[in-house]
Amino acid sequence: MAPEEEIAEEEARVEKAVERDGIAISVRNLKNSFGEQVVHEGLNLDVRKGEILGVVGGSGTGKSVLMRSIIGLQTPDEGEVHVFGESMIGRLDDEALAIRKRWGVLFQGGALFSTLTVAENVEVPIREYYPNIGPKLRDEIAAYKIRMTGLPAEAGPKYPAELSGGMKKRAGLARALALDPDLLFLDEPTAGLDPIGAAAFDDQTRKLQQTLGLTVFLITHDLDTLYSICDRVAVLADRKVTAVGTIDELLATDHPWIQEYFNGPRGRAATAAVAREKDKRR
Ligand SMILES: Nc1ncnc2c1ncn2[C@@H]1O[C@H](COP(=O)(O)OP(=O)(O)OP(=O)(O)O)[C@@H](O)[C@H]1O
Repeated sequence: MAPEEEIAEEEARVEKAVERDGIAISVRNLKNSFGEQVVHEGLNLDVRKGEILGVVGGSGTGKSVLMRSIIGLQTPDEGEVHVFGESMIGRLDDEALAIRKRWGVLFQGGALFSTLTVAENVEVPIREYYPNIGPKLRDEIAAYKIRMTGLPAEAGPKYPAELSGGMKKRAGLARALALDPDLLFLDEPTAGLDPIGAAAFDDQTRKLQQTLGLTVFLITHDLDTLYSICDRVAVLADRKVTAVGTIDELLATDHPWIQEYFNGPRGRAATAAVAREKDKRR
């Protein structure tokens, strides 16, 4: 079989698997290294359509590098990444464009352009991907996205320096939602927020995920976020995804890091808090 035919056959096979299994992101045999440092090796992960997948792991285990590999900001040494059945590796920019429009990203710290207002920040992807949309409609879309994230309309003309940490995150979220994505990447969205602000942000994420039918890839160190809104959790350790499942499923494994993380004092406090919330709702 000619190499192009083999590639076409592999693509068709993955597409069928995506349809059959409802997989939004499939990562196979991923390897990433920086010089001598091997960050990932033989890493596999499936993210199901419509789930919030929490991604956890010790500092430096490569959570952000994994996200960057999926969204094409990091070219892996080896491996395959498919998003909605489309291979993302080695794709030319304009080939990957159609898929790129289907996701939004909230980078660590919000990554807003400091010289642009909140509304202008939200308009950046619209200008980039839909240059034919005129200024009036662009403004309307930006205003709608800003409100969707729970920010007041008055936040639109403000500059990032004039916003609180929580407002900056919401502004970044509004920008991530600008193109009506199917897939949302959130890199430590609640880092640096006070517990009330973090819980409010989690609620907003869940609400948006449910109303918009989003698939969410969520990197976090926040146990409360994992317990309260994640459907499943993937654990990065030893250069791989060592375990993936619900928190109960993870607790049934005997991996020392997982046990220490979820069964340590903070993990137990988060479990107790979730149980209290459930009781309140009954
Ligand atoms: N561009 C780069 N050049 C060299 N090394 C890098 C680069 N990007 C990441 N690394 C290294 O890869 C490793 C994984 O980084 P990454 O940011 O993915 O970790 P992380 O799990 O997200 O950590 P944290 O929880 O602290 O944010 C780190 O040791 C980091 O120094």
